Amino acid sequence: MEQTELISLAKEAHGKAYTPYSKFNVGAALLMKSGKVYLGCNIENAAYPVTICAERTAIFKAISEGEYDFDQLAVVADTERPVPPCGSCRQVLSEFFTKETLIHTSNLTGDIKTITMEELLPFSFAASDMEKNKN
Ligand SMILES: O=c1ccn([C@H]2C[C@H](O)[C@@H](CO)O2)c(=O)[nH]1
Ligand SMILES: [Zn+2]
Repeated sequence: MEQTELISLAKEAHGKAYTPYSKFNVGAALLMKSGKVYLGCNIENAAYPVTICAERTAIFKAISEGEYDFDQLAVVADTERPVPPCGSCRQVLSEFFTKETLIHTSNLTGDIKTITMEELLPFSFAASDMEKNKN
């Protein structure tokens, strides 16, 4: 699948966002190695902090179906520059993606910035950092 096709799927998810508070829609499309695509949108809540981002909605959908073979992720929002995923999402994505996994960040005007997981979250905390504390 082309990255442009994955980005258009992320735009579809962008249209499904539940954002009565911020009115800021985000869409994500997560391509699996199998070719299957999981879509995600941000889902807000009257208790603001329990809001979930589009990126985490998509990856949690895949994981809850038992699927871990991630290929690429596209994220879209109506931003000036391609939308940068938030810190919480970066940490969650880094738990499951390899350092080489590609993330296509984009906006509605067609600007695209493709980066690797390692570029999105360098020097990230990982399970291996806890090894020294094991008994
Ligand atoms: O990468 C991002 C950044 C923000 N949001 C959502 C969370 C909230 O609903 C709104 C404003 O922060 O955008 C995402 O879904 N993904
Ligand atoms: Zn986020």
